[in-house]
Amino acid sequence: MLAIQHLTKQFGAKPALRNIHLTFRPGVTGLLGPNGAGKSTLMRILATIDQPTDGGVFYHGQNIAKKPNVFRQILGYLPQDFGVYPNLSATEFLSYMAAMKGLRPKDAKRRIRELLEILNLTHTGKKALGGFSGGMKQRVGIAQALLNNPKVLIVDEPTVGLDPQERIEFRNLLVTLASDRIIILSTHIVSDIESIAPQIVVMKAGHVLADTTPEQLIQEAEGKIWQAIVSISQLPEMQQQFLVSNAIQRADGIHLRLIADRKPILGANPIEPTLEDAYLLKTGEKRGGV
Ligand SMILES: Nc1ncnc2c1ncn2[C@@H]1O[C@H](COP(=O)(O)OP(=O)(O)OP(=O)(O)O)[C@@H](O)[C@H]1O
Repeated sequence: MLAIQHLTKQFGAKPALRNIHLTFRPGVTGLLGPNGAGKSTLMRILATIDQPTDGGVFYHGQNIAKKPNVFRQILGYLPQDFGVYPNLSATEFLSYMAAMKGLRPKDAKRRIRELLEILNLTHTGKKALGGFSGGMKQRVGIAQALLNNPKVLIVDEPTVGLDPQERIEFRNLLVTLASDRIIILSTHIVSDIESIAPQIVVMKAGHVLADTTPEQLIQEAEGKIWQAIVSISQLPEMQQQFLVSNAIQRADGIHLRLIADRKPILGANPIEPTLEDAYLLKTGEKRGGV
């Protein structure tokens, strides 16, 4: 079990994380929040790259900052800005990373072969990484994070730059990896985690706004999501007054999904909330537009 207690991080006078408490168990946890919420800061502390100002992270009761090298043995980390050496092949790059992580050459060779297979990279093992697509590079990134078969896997905004098909493949991959390890995935895209994360943590401005299940988050939004059809001239006013979860141009006008405690306008009908609606309600973030 991995537990975060009283975690605070200040950059100068500016708080990036404010007294965070969280517990993670095996399976995927989705860390959702708008830009600047503190997700990457939290992940960097979990990955022992950064130190908290106050509080700490405890793995089976041990403060990971006290013996970071011990925790790193069971940790895999894919940072947001993961870069590869363009002239190396996947096998060369992974061998290099394995050496950095202290794997014995014989074990590294076996593990790299396994990972190239699992990540569907065997046929590209000898090609230079510079020619890889975003999705293939991301799979190499995951492979390096899995070299030591980690018990805790931290992936920071892993789907940035992936096309829709690659996103789906990446999600499926995480599901297969999650059976016996803690996976913490940060994103600001709800669909990245909707179908794979039984635990969802919503953050904003350094605070945890929710630590819950997708079902519970959706339930909290019931009765607050409305559908309405408006003209294009009414749209700016709607966006100013209400949170607009979605706006689609159709022949009969703009079809809006609105978030409001009460019926927002005449003719609006209540509809079932989605996780995206529930997330927007929690964070108060405005989205929409045609
Ligand atoms: N090294 C740093 N020095 C100063 N301020 C920082 C530093 N790193 C992060 N911050 C600030 O801390 C806050 C949280 O940033 P963080 O990158 O953790 O958010 P995030 O949720 O990951 O957002 P994004 O999705 O944009 O990466 C922001 O206000 C950011 O400007």
